[in-house]
Amino acid sequence: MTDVRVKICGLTRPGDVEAAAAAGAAYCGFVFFSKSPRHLGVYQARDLALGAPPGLAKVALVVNADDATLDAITAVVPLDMLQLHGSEAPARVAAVKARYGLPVMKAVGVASAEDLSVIDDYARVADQILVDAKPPRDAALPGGNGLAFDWRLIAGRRWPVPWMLAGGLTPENAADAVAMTGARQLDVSSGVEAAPGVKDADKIRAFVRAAQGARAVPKLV
Ligand SMILES: O=C(O)c1ccccc1N[C@@H]1O[C@H](COP(=O)(O)O)[C@@H](O)[C@H]1O
Repeated sequence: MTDVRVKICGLTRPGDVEAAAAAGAAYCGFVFFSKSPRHLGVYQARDLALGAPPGLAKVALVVNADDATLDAITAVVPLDMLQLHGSEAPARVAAVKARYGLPVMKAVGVASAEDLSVIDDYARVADQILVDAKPPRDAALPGGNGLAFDWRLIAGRRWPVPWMLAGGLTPENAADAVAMTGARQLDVSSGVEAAPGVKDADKIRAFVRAAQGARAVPKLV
């Protein structure tokens, strides 16, 4: 067993929160993005968040949200972290962190080695980095598309703040993802669903088990 921490994102029902907690997830994610099949209103999210046991960190995922939107979410939903999953610049990440006093995780989309260069800038202002697959040009969603990137791009890479790996993760590939990248945290959404927006408790359990049973292989240089 390893201490890989798992985030189950895009929960929509009380049973999803229970399943994530029972499986041993460290974080649960609530999506506030109207184009997503996982989108929640603030009162729905509040009810789910109130059902989360201590030890399961509650993360709000937003995409280029303005202050009014974030004010509305943070006023109603008890949260432990904000996940910025749009094209927020480093200055905006810093402003959100200062305004809300919550840890901020910035998502960075990766398709090629050049995409990794911005991570250092974000690592100066964000508490965590989420290294996700870059969405296809015509995608409706900037994440949650079930697509992976080439994990060899980040094999053995380290950054000065904690980071999570995301994008196309499943119970079947979670152990390989940890072994190839050395990630200590994984974030999954569509890979543990029965249908878009409908989480599957068996897949959640299998995912956490696979992630925590994985063995990171140190990169040989
Ligand atoms: O899940 C969504 O609907 C979503 C919407 C908008 C931005 C990000 C979204 N999800 C995040 O995308 C990654 C990868 O998801 P997947 O496992 O490939 O489906 C993950 O960080 C989700 O939090």
